[in-house]
Amino acid sequence: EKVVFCMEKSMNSTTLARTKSEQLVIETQAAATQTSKSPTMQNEDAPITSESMGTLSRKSSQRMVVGASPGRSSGGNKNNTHIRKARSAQVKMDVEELSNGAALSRASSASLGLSFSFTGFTVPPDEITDSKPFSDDDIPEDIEAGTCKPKFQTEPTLPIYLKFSDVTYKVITKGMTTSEERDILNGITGAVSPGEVLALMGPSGSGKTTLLNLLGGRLIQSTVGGSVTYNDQPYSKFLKSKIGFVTQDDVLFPHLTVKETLTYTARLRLSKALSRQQKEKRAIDVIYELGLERCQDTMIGGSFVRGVSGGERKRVCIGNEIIINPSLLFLDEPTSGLDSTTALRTVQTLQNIAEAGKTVITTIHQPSSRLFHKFDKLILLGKGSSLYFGRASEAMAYFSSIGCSPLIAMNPAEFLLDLANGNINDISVPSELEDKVQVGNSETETRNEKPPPAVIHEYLVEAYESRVAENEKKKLMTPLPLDDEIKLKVFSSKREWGASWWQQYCILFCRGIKERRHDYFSWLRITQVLSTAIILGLLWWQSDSKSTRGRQDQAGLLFFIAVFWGFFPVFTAIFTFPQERAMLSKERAADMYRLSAYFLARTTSDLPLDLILPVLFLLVVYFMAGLRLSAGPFFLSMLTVFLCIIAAQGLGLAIGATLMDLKRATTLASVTVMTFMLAGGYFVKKVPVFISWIRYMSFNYHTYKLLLKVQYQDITPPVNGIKTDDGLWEVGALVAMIFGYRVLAYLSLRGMQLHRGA
Ligand SMILES: Nc1ncnc2c1ncn2[C@@H]1O[C@H](COP(=O)(O)OP(=O)(O)OP(=O)(O)O)[C@@H](O)[C@H]1O
Repeated sequence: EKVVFCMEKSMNSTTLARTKSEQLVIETQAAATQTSKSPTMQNEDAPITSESMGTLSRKSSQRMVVGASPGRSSGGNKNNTHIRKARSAQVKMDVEELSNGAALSRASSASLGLSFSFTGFTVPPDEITDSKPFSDDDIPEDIEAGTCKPKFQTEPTLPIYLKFSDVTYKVITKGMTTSEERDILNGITGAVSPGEVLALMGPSGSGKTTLLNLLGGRLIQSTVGGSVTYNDQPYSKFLKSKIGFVTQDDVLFPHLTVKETLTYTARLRLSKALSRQQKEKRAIDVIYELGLERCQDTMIGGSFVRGVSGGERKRVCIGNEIIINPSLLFLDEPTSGLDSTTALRTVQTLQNIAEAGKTVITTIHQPSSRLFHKFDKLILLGKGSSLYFGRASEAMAYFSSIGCSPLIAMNPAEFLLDLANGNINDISVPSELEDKVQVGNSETETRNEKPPPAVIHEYLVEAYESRVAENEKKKLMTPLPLDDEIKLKVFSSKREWGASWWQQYCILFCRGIKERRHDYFSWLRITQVLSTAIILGLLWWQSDSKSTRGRQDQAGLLFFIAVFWGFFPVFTAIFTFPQERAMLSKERAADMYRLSAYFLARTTSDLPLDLILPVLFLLVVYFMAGLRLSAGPFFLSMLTVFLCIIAAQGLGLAIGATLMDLKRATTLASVTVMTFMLAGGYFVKKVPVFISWIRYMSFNYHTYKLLLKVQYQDITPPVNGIKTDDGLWEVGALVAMIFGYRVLAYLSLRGMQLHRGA
């Protein structure tokens, strides 16, 4: 009844809506002509500034988008809102024609290769305190009309039409003894154009995230069936820099502030053509666009640090992606965990982004009815199969046409999810389904039950296949309103880095230092090292180095130093890569930087702390224990400890990067460190030949030998039975370990599978 009422209401408004639509057609065509003509105008008439081109483009883009989805509130007053909501079939036909024109216009402006300045909204610094901050509980009334804030305005990007047909995805799940193939997606078809927001809906586990990952090029292509094209071209690495992907989990550095997070992203991801100041300005623009100005200097926070709220964190994740002005934006549940008003505000932002000519695809769990009406297109998934694809506004009418309608007033999203789950409480089903139940029930002799969810699912899949799928597949054949040149631009293997290798290294190094700055002044760690040093100093207080027995005692201290500084760095370094795995996967999938720049920055940004602590340690131990009191031996001992630390770190990095699992990594590291310690030359001197090679792999052994040499180089007989020569061999072995372990770690990271399901 509700659907019928809506349709009637819609038909009553048709005349008005059509008039408006016709006006929009004219406006859009004018805008398209104007935009495509602009270069000629620029050459022949008057010089056109980038600002004026930006304005022209924005105007045309806004007009076009209004045309592309009349239900959208892209401006105007509240009185117009109900008119925009009235969606008659006729209006929609006009709109489809319009969207092609809009895309053509956008495409042509992009293809001109014109440079537009970023004209995002920035509040001047002196207005910051007065500006109305975005607050979850302080939402202006005009949100729905979309007039409360300026639109997110960015320069035009390459328009990307995404089409996918009969997409399938299988995984092989391995049990204890057997492995079985499981279909995750079964033949999904759809398309989304620039200027549109496509929502993927379905119950939990229906395959939304998998489909989103697949469309975003984040699953290994060989495991994917069917076809996915971007401007009629297959996926290419070039697209990585044109795609923004907001993952379901918020992957952010907890100790960076909101502003730092977005600024580093801008500096890494934005084009080399922009200056550092322009990139930083873009970060500020995004902060204002997303209403994050109030918390821009607050730390993101995590499990152990209190930071911004969940909604703000989600918006930072979105900001991290929209900052690059992507042509294609994917979002995995951007509204989960948000209250309905904040969710509405977030979706409004997505609309604004789409209105700027981007293609937006988002999964959504249970949208409110206001939110549902803001999507242009909808795919409803059930157990990996398509139950609906088409205009979101037509979904209710479609299900009613196949005999499924709500019996009471219901949020459309709730109705659709109930159907996809096979739950038909308060939903009427067609008589053929009821017949199936009666046949089934007569066999089991139970009556008056509803059809089981599997039967409903089967019915919905069949209905979709017979009524919608073929039609949609035919529509995919329609040629795109794009030049061949633009189409082919997408298919390029050339990557576009936002910064040079050296810039990437510097940015990542600074980011690493900032993220771990709290570690540098961790009093706990400093206390741990200093208290160990003091205990050692007291135990070996002014030890005797003149007698053989005294030297043997000192050798025990030197061996402990070699073990202590071999043990500590291994166990701190194994955390490095497994802890950052999610971030690394996310950032590498977006081609934010070269792995080598990250690797070097990550491994060197920890060095300052790792080298300050041993200095403190040695200063205490060396003088308390009364080791050789002159500058040479002191600094050589320090250098030896440094070499040991960096070699041990290398081992920790290699183990962590190879296993990428903290439990397994700590187990392997403890066995290795223990073996190296036992083979270190202190506990056992006469080792069987077949195992004696193991000591040469032990950094403890080489460090111990070097420390002995520094203290007793001219003393015979050798202390503790360890002969020392000029020490070059030991230094060479430690240097080889420093590089060897790191190369191993780097290669392991290179081979790391980045994505889930990959
Ligand atoms: N690599 C994989 N190995 C095994 N199972 C997988 C894999 N990828 C996806 N699945 C399974 O496929 C199904 C769909 O998963 P997906 O994450 O896409 O669902 P979803 O609709 O996004 O769910 P939610 O709304 O809960 O996030 C799930 O049952 C999931 O366990």
